[in-house]
Amino acid sequence: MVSLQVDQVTTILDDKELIKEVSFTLREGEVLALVGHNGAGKSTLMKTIMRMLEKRKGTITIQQYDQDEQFLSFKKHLSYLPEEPILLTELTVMQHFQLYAMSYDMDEVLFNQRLDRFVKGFELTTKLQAYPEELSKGMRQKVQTICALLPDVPVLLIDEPFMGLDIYAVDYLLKLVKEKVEQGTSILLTTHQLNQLQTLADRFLLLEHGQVKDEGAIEQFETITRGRFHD
Ligand SMILES: Nc1ncnc2c1ncn2[C@@H]1O[C@H](COP(=O)(O)OP(=O)(O)OP(=O)(O)O)[C@@H](O)[C@H]1O
Repeated sequence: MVSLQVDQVTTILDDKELIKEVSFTLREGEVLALVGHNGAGKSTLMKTIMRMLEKRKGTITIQQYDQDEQFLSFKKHLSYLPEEPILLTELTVMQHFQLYAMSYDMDEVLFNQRLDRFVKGFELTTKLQAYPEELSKGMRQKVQTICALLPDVPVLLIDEPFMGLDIYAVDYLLKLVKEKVEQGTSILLTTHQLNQLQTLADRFLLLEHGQVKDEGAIEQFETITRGRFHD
């Protein structure tokens, strides 16, 4: 089953076409790596799927929900881990988690169980009553990561998730992401770390100047990159 369908999407900002007629599909339980040089448009594409940036053309659907026609339902089926944590200065760590649980109508028992597990796993047990500014950069990233992973949604967008995390947190995040995939979640992922691509992704989509330059099985991408490094 197709979870996410992006069809002929164009995003224009300040008269610049940052995304140009991009199309791809993401199937249930599939991990698609969005790859490309700095500035290729990876984050912009994710923000367009979130509708944090308005697309100029094209359609985006999650399952049967169209981004233009049924945005609230569309959004409830989508979760996002941004490149930089976006936390609210006046809410404690625990309040961020509660806000996410409410936004996604999470069952209370499930929320408490999952939160307990994630908070221990990411070593944040003593930080639940802290405000974001009392946290280190890595801790803020962990809070944002937990927020994104709390709800069960069919589509998860993950932008550079490993930057700034210690090796224990990276291992733990990999484990959680693999669990999500086994449960059928589809993931669109960007990372510049080739080893993480190899362990996680099934396919790749190569963006260049906002356009799809190439796509295929992840093994093919490894061959392409090896070829480039040897040039
Ligand atoms: N708010 C904005 N206003 C104008 N241009 C922007 C804005 N955000 C991004 N851009 C431009 O869009 C292009 C794509 O940026 P984007 O952040 O999507 O790249 P990326 O592939 O995610 O790069 P990186 O690998 O460095 O994270 C760049 O040329 C960038 O300068």
